Amino acid sequence: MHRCALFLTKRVWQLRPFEPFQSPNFSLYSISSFSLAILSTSPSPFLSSFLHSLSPSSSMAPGIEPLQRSTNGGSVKPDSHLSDDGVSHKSKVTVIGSGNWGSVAAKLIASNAARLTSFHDEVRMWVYEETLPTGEKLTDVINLNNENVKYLPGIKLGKNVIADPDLENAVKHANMLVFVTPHQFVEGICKRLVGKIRGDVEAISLIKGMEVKKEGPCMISSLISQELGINCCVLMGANIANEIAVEKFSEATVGYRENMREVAEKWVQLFSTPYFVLTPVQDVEGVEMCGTLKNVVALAAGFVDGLEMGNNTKAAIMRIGLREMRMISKLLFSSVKDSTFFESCGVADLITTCLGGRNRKVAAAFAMNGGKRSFDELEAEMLQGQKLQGVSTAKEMYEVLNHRGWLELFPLFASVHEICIGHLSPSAIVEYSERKPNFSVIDGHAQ
Ligand SMILES: NC(=O)c1ccc[n+]([C@@H]2O[C@H](COP(=O)([O-])OP(=O)(O)OC[C@H]3O[C@@H](n4cnc5c(N)ncnc54)[C@H](O)[C@@H]3O)[C@@H](O)[C@H]2O)c1
Ligand SMILES: O=P(O)(O)OC[C@H](O)CO
Repeated sequence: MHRCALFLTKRVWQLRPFEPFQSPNFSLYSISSFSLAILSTSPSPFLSSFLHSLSPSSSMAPGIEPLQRSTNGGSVKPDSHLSDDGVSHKSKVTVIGSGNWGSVAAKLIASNAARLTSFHDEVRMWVYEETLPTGEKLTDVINLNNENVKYLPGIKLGKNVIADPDLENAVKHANMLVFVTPHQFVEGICKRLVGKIRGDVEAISLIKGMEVKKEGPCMISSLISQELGINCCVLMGANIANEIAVEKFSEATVGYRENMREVAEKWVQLFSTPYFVLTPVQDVEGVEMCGTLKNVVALAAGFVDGLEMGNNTKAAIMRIGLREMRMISKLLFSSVKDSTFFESCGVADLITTCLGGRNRKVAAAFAMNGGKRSFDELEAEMLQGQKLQGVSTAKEMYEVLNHRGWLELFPLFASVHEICIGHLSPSAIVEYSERKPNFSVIDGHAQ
């Protein structure tokens, strides 16, 4: 019998009774009471600067404040953020990460930090230091040319972006931390930050990925919250970094927890530009699951492209993938809202990633090579230091689904991992007839 058919038959026989809510960790990541505590104990500077910034000129986009002209003709921000004792209450931002998206995030933030009175002009960007082929340090080159020549060549970041290879130094004055590294490095970074950050820090994660602990899946925003004891919003969306870098119109979604709307608005203000429009939604897990899981579907779309299966097949894979994304998200986190899947972080990110993302591109090359060249090899060759998130996320999700006895219910997610590790051929991505899940999920309940 064909190897794949053998596999499928085995799968059917392994079907187990469905026990969706038996895991003890459903409430593990619910930190709304913790968030409330942060809000009520946050020192007043953060909130006062935020309230101040809520009164922009009505003719301008929200949060965009007018620049004043200096005597030498340059533009300066009015300095109205001194308290009675003359201490500045401006928010200070550090970006932790300097890859392709990290550099674009720094550019967006720098343009607003330079204009808005509620933020310090200077934006620190922590750089995982490396030596370029020229023998120069990446950090030195960024600070000299105002350009990340390795991860975002040709784009000026803004003169107020300061690259810093010293993580502790980069964060020590910041009260707004933007996490934007590949997900596999976050835990190590958080451990290095324990005890090194200010007491009034707010965080946001732009990272699309997850960790799997023995207790179950741990989203990156939860990891950051748990390791550092801070509130963490998320920002996800249809955001291919190179397109935003050249200021093509895009949207994104900011996910926040209950009672954290004001904090979310502050993040929206920090990132918003006329070409980058953000919508806040109260659904951290929904937003983050969308951003994380779509990378697995993008691999499936890449296999379809690599095998030249055509547009209808690709659309089918995207539809099935979106359906599995929604089911998985709602089963793991019962608070996830259906409406979140219609925001930029949901269907829009799925579309853009399946059309033009790095996961799609490398998966297409993997399929074209018949699965004979590994993802690690192709990633190194095709992305020159940039990292895929989909292959590790597929593995992590497989572990979660297997642990709960749910593999049969999510054939596309299960197949993607098995193709990535060479247990199935890339063409198995469309072998669905025997693998159709026999249940539907309505409002988080399996039927
Ligand atoms: N690039 C995009 O278009 C895009 C868009 C939206 C979201 N994202 C997400 O943003 C996150 C970051 O992606 P990116 O595109 O900025 O990164 P990237 O893949 O372009 O770059 C990899 C980064 O990892 C760093 N790095 C390598 N080894 C490291 C280590 N041991 N410790 C710490 N850092 C190390 C490199 O210096 C580099 O900055 C990912 O989760 C990704 O899914 C990316
Ligand atoms: O290039 P990818 O596949 O990592 O995807 C990039 C972004 O997540 C698209 O929103």
